[in-house]
Amino acid sequence: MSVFTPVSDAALSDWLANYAIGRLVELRGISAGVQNSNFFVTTRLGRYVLTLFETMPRSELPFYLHLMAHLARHGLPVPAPIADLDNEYLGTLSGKPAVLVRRLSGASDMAPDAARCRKMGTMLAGLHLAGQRFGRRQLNPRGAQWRERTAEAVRPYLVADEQRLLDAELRFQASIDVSALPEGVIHADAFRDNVLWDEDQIGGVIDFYFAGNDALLFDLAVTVNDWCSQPGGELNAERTRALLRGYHAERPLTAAERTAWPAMLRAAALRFWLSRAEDFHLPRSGEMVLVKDPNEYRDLLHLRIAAGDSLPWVD
Ligand SMILES: Nc1ncnc2c1ncn2[C@@H]1O[C@H](COP(=O)(O)OP(=O)(O)O)[C@@H](O)[C@H]1O
Ligand SMILES: N[C@@H](CCOP(=O)(O)O)C(=O)O
Repeated sequence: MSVFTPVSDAALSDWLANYAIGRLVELRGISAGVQNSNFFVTTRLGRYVLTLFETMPRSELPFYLHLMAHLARHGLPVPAPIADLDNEYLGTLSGKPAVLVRRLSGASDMAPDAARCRKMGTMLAGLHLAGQRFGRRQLNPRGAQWRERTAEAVRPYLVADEQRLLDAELRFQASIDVSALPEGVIHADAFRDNVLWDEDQIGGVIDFYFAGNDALLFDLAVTVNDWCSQPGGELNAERTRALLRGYHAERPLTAAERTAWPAMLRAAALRFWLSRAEDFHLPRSGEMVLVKDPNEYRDLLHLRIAAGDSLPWVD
């Protein structure tokens, strides 16, 4: 359940008086997602999603909202934020920073075929290309520094084998030179449940609240680990190649990216092992957290290490 902070019809109606989208018709809590309180809002003029930010610092929010506005302006199906009559995206509702965004159509597909993986590759490249001209910069909030900090926090809760795996992987990742990799704004959490399909088109890419500047290849690795892993965790070669080809056709991958691919798949697996382990062992108090299985990503990391260089690539 993702409604941590309730919003009444009366409070929302008052709030909407400062918007141009018409009176409130319906307000409904959304029972998915784990970070923020989300509601479907219907007004006389359209359908929207209201998000109340539960934990993110207000000062970081303009980066995400302006990024979504920027990407939407470039024709990508991302939730464009709605400005109020004072021309502000970010307001305050029930004491929390709040934003209204456009509601996008479609539903997630948790078993995408190769054709859909290819479309996702095309979409990710589009996000990266449009992101190159985004005027703001904010480091990936779950990048290298966060990795070190979080590893230190969760290490005491891991068993000896896991600690060895973690220590060795941190050393390995610290030895990788990422300076030759193309950089830009990445979504950083483009999992299957954050992409909505409308017939066979992508109707929406949502949940930009982990976005930041980092290696573009890292985003591709996050996406491939989620979209293209088989039930045992190994990569499905057909779907991986399809996703990479869709991407490569729009933003050609470089030789440096080819070299770094196995290490990036490992970095992406480590990132989600760590965040899930943190949610599991150190849940934030008072928050209703849907904890995802950390072992899934620990095991994925083992598999990517064991695969060495023999991982599917675009060729
Ligand atoms: N702009 C949107 N258009 C359509 N559905 C949305 C939109 N934003 C969120 N949703 C729905 O709300 C759910 C939770 O949103 P999400 O951003 O994943 O929450 P959280 O930030 O808490 O993880 C999504 O799974 C999706 O069904
Ligand atoms: N994709 C992450 C969890 C992030 O949660 P979201 O609901 O904000 O997408 C994972 O699988 O660990």
